[in-house]
Amino acid sequence: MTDVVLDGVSKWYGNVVAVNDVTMTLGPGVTGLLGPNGAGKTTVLHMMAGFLAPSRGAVTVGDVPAWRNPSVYERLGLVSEREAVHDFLTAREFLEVSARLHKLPDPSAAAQRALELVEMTDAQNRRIGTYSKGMRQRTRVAAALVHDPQVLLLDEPFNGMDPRQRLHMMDLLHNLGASGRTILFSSHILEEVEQVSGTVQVIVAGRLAASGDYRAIRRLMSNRPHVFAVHSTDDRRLAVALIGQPSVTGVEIDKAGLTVRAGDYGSFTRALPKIALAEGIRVRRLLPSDESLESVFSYLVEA
Ligand SMILES: Nc1ncnc2c1ncn2[C@@H]1O[C@H](COP(=O)(O)OP(=O)(O)OP(=O)(O)O)[C@@H](O)[C@H]1O
Repeated sequence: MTDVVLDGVSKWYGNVVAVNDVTMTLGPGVTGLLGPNGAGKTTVLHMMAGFLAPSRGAVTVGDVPAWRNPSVYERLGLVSEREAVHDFLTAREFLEVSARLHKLPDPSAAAQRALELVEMTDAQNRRIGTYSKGMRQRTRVAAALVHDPQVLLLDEPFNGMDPRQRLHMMDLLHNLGASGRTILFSSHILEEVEQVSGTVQVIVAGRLAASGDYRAIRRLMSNRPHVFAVHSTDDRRLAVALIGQPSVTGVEIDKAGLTVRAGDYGSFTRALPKIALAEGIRVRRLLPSDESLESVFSYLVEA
């Protein structure tokens, strides 16, 4: 079992603070590192992989510092976000080269084992240039697994994949986590994290905004205040009826129509149809107007 631990870690590039006093522990299983673009996810992964030194604090992998520590490279694999793979090689050749770079005693056996793990044995003798995006990505995952590391870090592994390829990759991560490895993948898409991992670390503007069980964080997100645009057959009368509702914290009418602020999503969306029915008003449209990921993240940071 290999834990990855960040203890009071900050990283700055000149004046830019990319990671700000982050403490987290990753254990076996799959964890999602969720955050909007520029939040500091790549910087966190690169510090864990020993590619970057923290400016402050400590990053350890299995109790030893990650930075400049060759023993960490033996225990850890990184699938970076953008990385060229040589199109003229076959997956088999690429894997054997990767195994030799790790100075493994039997590169051929290691390549075979890694290709089996990602289910790429059938296509292993075709050139990588002929592969789909999903197959290329699986080949890169295999290369990161060739030395059988306990820890696997993946930076935005689902980017550019179609739904079927995504499902395949999700399955793969799930199986790797179930085998006792410590898996961390970054994403800026909530649903991706929801489907793959029960544990999530949310990072916003370099800070850890939330951490722990996905469902608890999801609840926190859906319990936050919501703003809705409502169009009905009688907005003015609906506004009067809504203001008396405990789930409603504010109503506003202007030229654009009726805007309602609600304390939480569930109780408002349940109450609205009943009120409209009782008043004889038809609701034509109900649109959440603050659903951007950024607004969800900034709510978490303020919470
Ligand atoms: N080498 C660098 N020099 C200066 N600033 C940097 C450098 N690398 C990253 N940054 C800055 O640090 C912050 C965090 O970047 P990082 O790439 O870690 O975020 P991210 O969450 O991975 O974003 P993305 O998903 O867009 O890659 C950003 O403001 C970025 O501009």
